[in-house]
Amino acid sequence: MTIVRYPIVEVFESLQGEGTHSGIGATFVRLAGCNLRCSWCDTTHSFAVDKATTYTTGELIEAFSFKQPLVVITGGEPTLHDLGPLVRELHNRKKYVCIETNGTNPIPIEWGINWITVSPKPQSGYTITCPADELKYVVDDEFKLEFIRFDLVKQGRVFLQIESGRLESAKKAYDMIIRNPDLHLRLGVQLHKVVGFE
Ligand SMILES: C[S@@+](CC[C@H](N)C(=O)[O-])C[C@H]1O[C@@H](n2cnc3c(N)ncnc32)[C@H](O)[C@@H]1O
Ligand SMILES: Nc1nc2[nH]cc(C(=O)O)c2c(=O)[nH]1
Ligand code: SF4
Ligand SMILES: [Mg+2]
Repeated sequence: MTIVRYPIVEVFESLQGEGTHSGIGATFVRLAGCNLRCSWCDTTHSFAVDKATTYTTGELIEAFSFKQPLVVITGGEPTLHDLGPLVRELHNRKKYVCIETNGTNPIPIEWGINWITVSPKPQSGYTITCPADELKYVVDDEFKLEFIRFDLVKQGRVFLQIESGRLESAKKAYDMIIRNPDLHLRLGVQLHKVVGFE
């Protein structure tokens, strides 16, 4: 059996700044590489796989302490990598494992991820090919309510996330929520950008 090596951009501790678990202490694992190029992506530094240092699961666990209750696997697009071995080891350490994905790849049930955040993208026609616990749409100028897949998640688990630093996006999201009370939409604010942490 081949041992999986993960191209790592960064591993850091912070508070989960987005979605349902906002405010909880987390270790973030940011993997390199992405299959999309969103015009407003705030993480373009994560695209280059060749520049990233690769770690096996064992090396990752040894190099970083994973003290926080949550682990958020993100990127880049983390579903481009076989996450099974990493998630298994994090479960051995009693971690609650979350993933941030653009939804364009399947997520094998065997990986056993505890919480799947899908943020569908205009570049992929808002395709969703994996299960989702919450949906997080970035409200850009093109975003419309018709794009939202309410059928995939429980009521109250759709976030309209403000495109960072854009007041027009905040206003548009606010209006959509207030004008559509039956949809149980939630505003998504990137806590870390407001407060100024990683
Ligand atoms: C950088 S992405 C990495 C994970 C995955 N590739 C994805 O897009 O979901 C993490 C989260 O940041 C969001 N995001 C990226 N750029 C943003 C921006 N300028 N404003 C608000 N959210 C943004 C994405 O939609 C996603 O929910
Ligand atoms: N604090 C903090 N919370 C986050 N939640 C999702 C993030 C991401 O980039 O995927 C992120 C991030 O970059 N920082
Ligand atoms: S899918 Fe995620 S990481 Fe990739 S470009 Fe879009 S926001 Fe950035
Ligand atoms: Mg981020």
